[in-house]
Amino acid sequence: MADRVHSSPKRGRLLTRHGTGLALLGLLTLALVLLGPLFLDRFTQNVLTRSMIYAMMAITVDLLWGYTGILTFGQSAFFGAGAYATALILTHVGGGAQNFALALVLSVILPMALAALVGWLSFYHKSTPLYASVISLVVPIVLSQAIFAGGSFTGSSSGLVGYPVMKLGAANYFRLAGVALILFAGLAWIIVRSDAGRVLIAIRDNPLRAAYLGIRTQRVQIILMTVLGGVAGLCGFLYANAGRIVAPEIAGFGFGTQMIVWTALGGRASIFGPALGAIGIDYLGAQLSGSMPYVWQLIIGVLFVVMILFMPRGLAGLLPRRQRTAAAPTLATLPDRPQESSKDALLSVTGLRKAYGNFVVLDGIELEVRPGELISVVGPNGAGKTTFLRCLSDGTETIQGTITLAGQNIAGRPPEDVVALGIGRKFQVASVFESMTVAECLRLARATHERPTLWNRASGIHLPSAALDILALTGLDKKLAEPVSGLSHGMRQSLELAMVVAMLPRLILLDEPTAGLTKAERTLIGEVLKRLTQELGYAAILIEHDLDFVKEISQRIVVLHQGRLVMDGPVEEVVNSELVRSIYSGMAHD
Ligand SMILES: Nc1ncnc2c1ncn2[C@@H]1O[C@H](COP(=O)(O)OP(=O)(O)OP(=O)(O)O)[C@@H](O)[C@H]1O
Repeated sequence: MADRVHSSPKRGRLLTRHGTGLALLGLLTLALVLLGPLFLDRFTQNVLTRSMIYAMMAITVDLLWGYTGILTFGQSAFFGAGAYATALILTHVGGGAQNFALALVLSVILPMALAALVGWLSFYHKSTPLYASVISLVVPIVLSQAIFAGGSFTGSSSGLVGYPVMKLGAANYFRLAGVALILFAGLAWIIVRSDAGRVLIAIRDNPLRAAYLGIRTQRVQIILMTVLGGVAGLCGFLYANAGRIVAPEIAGFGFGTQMIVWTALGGRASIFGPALGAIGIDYLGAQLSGSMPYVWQLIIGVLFVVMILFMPRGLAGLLPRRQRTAAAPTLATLPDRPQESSKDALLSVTGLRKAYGNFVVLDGIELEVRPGELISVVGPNGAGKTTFLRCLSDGTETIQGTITLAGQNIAGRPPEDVVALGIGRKFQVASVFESMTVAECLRLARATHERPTLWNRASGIHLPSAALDILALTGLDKKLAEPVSGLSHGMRQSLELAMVVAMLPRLILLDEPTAGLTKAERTLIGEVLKRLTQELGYAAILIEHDLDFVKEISQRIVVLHQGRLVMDGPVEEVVNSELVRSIYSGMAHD
C-alpha cells in the first residue's frame, strides 16, 4: 500500500529559483527597453518596435503550435483584422481620443469573433489537425483578397497610409511595444507552467487520451484560439499606430508562414525562443534586405530547412535542458466512489449493431452490467471486441440500438461527455502523455474534478485508494517525478490504469490490459482488478485472450464471435463449453 499523506496537497509556487532569475532578466530587459531610445537612432527604434510587435505574434504562434500542437498559418489574419480595423476607423472616421478608443476595442473584438469562428470550424468533433491547418491557410487568403477587392475603402494593394495616429513619438512607441512584449511573454511563461498549461501540452501530446480523461479538448482549443486572436488584434492596433501604414500583406498567409519560421528557428514550446527568433530575423532582415533582398529570403529559407532537419528544438535547443529538480509531489487519499446498489443494471446494451459500409462488425448485441461485476469479453481476433468498447465509450459512433449508463442514453455524446457519465476507458496500447512526468499524467486524470488554474501548479495529487494501490504495487509511487518516456511497457500500462481509476469512473473498460506483460505483472493487474470490482464495487468490462487470467477474476464471460454475442454466462460454464473450446483451439495464449 502507498504511504498516504492525508493532508490536503498545497499549491506550488511557480516563482522558483529559475523563475526568480527570469524575473530579474525581465527587469533588466525592462530597463533596456525604457532607456533604449536614449542610445538608439530613430531608424533602429522604428525597426525594433515592429520587431517586438512581431515577437508577441510569434509567442501567440508558439502557444498554439508549440504548446497545443495546432499548426496555424492564420495568425496573420487576426493581426491584419486588428490593424485594418484601426486604420479604417482612423482613416474614415478620423482621429481623437474617442476614435482611438473605438479602434482599440474593435481591433480586439473583431479578430476575437473571427478567431472564434475559425476555431469552431477547425475543431468540431472528429476534425483532423490537417483540416485545422488548411482552414488556417484559407482564412488569411480570403481576408487579404477581400482587402485587395476593397477599392478606396481599404486602399486595395496600396494599403492605407497617412491616417491620424496616437501621437506618442518613436521613442514611446518603442517603449510601449517593449513593455507589452515583456508583460505578454511573462504572462505566457507563467501560464504554460501552470496546471492549465499542462492541459495544452496534453492536447498536443495525445488529444484522444485527453478527451478520454474528460477534458473538453475542442472547447480549450477554441477558447485559446479566440483569446490569442484578440492578442493578435491588439498587436495589429499597435502596429497600425506605430507604423502609420497598413498593407494587405500583413493579413496574408505569407506573413502567417513567416511567424511559423520565426517560431521554428527560435525554438518551439519555449516562449522566449520564438520571441528572440522574430526580433533577430526581422531586425537583421531590415538591415540586409535593402542590399540583398532575395538572398536574404533564401538564407532564411535554407536556415529553416536546416533547423527543422538538424535542430528541431530551434535555437532554444542550444541551451542546456534544465534538469527536473522539483521534489516528488505528495500523494493524498480521496474517498473511493460510494458503492452503488447492484440490483439495477449500470450499463444496458440493447440491439447494438455497428457496420462499416456493408461490413457488419457487431450485430444484435444485448448486455447488462451491474455495479461490482467484472465481465470479460473473449473471442478470436477480428470478432469486434475493440469496436464494442469504442461504441460503449463514444456516443458519436454511428450505431443502431441503445446504450445507456445508469439510465442515460449515451447517443450523440462525444467521449468527454461519456466520461462525465462515468465511463473510463483504458486502451490496448498504453495511452499516456509522452512528454510529461508520471505525476503530471496523474494530475491530468483529475483535471475534470479539480479545475486546473492558470497561475499555479499544484504540488500534491488527490487520488482514490484504488489508484494509490496501483502506484504502490507497481512501484510507480517512487517514480512520480520521472518522465513517462523512460517507463517500461508494464509501468505504462499500470500508469494508464491508475489514471483511469483516478477519474472515479462507475464502469471501467479495459482493452487487453495485460498484453505484453510478464506473468508477475499480469498477476498484479489481476489483483488490482479484483479489488476494484469485488471490494470497491466498480463495474468493469475486460477484453482478454488469456482464459486462465479471465477465469481468475471474472464474474461472467461473454463470447463474441463474428460480431455476435454467442454466449453470456458464469465463468466455468463458458470456459468449459464446446463452443469456446472450438473457438480457442489452437489460439490460447499463455
Ligand atoms: N474503422 C474501421 N473501418 C473498417 N473496418 C474496421 C474499422 N475498425 C475495425 N474494423 C474491422 O472490424 C473488425 C473487428 O475489429 P476489432 O478491432 O473490433 O476486432 P477485435 O475483436 O478487437 O480484434 P483483436 O482481438 O485483433 O483486437 C475487423 O475485421 C476490423 O478490420
